[in-house]
Amino acid sequence: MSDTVLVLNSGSSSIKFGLFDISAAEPILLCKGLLDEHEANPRLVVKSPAGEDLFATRKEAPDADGGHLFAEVLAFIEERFGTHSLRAAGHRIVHGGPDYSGPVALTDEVTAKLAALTPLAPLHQPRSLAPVRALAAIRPELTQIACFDTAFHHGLAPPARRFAIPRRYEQRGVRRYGFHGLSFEYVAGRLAEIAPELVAKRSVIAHLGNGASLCALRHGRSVDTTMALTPLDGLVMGTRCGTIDPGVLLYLQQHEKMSVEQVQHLLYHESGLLGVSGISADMRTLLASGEVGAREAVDLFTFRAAQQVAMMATTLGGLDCLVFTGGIGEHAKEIRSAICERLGWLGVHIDAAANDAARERINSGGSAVDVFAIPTDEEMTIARHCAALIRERHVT
Ligand SMILES: Nc1ncnc2c1ncn2[C@@H]1O[C@H](COP(=O)(O)OP(=O)(O)O)[C@@H](O)[C@H]1O
Ligand SMILES: CC(=O)OP(=O)(O)O
Ligand SMILES: [Mg+2]
Repeated sequence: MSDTVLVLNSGSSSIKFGLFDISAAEPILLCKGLLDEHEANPRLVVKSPAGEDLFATRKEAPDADGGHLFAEVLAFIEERFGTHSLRAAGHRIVHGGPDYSGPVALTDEVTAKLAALTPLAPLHQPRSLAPVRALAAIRPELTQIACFDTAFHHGLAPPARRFAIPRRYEQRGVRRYGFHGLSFEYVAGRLAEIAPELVAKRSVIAHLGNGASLCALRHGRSVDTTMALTPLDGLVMGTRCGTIDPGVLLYLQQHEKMSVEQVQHLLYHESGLLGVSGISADMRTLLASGEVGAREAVDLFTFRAAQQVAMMATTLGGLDCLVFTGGIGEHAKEIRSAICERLGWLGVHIDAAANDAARERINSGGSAVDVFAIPTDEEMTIARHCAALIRERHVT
């Protein structure tokens, strides 16, 4: 009987999942899907690795305790892959705080510790932990494993990880943690396969999705990143502001008389592409729109992204390689070319035909910097970590 793990990736807009066979050295995807408990009509879609529809269901109303779609996923897995044995569920948990530098089995104590980090990732942490609780309720015997967005950046050192505030706050954990680590880890691994000669060089990976951040890497390790204590810092995002003068927050509270909750909502849910365009948080909608607001929002997005690539290049002492990934980075050729155009002075030049065709390598022959578009796979990173933990420590 083969062993499997069920991987759940709770992002800011939906829950993706994948079932992996972990019997071999490298996990093999058996099926994948989307689980949306948060809409008025919760839905579940399961596809084959090639993308063919296997199963879909839609409910009339959200479930009060939010668990029924998970029960349907487990029932589907049992019916379709009954010959496999489900060893664990692996979860993407956005914030691991100062304590977790790698995956960990989820006990009640660990889950409570992670829930206490909610103020540092209010958009994500509750959504990451909801599936843990839902699965624990319907399958208390199932081992659950947390894999953290922050873990890949655990080795960040000062000055990159330090804020210029009194040192006592740093001792209490107020510092740069960084996120999207499961994506950066996957893409760094792919890059090492595609261009092993670049591993020792100065690389920046741009994860541009609904949330967006940059990671500066050397020898496959994160040495700087644009997100910080929370996933609010850095790039302009779908609904998040990215880097902002902290005085704006004081002004909103003191002069606009906004509460802490109102400021939090403004910065996480109403800002970014949505706030600037007044139209949408979705890059596809903005690129298709002829409105001035849409054009200005896209322009701010690419301007800030290019500025911060240069910032990461400063940490690295130069730039040899730039990789685009995430929903926008993989699919929006206009965004890749606009960012690269602003980085021409750093020696970044792309080949228009390669960029239009979204080939893996998109730099022109004369470019000083190697440029790639590489699809990410956070679920695969989680499956690998779960398989390793199960093998090494016999956690199930
Ligand atoms: N073909 C496309 N062209 C432009 N943008 C795209 C395309 N496909 C997806 N996107 C954008 O990718 C973003 C979502 O990225 P994704 O990485 O899937 O998000 P999440 O952070 O929820 O995982 C959205 O802004 C969406 O508009
Ligand atoms: C950390 C983060 O921003 O994640 P996502 O892109 O899934 O919202
Ligand atoms: Mg994502």
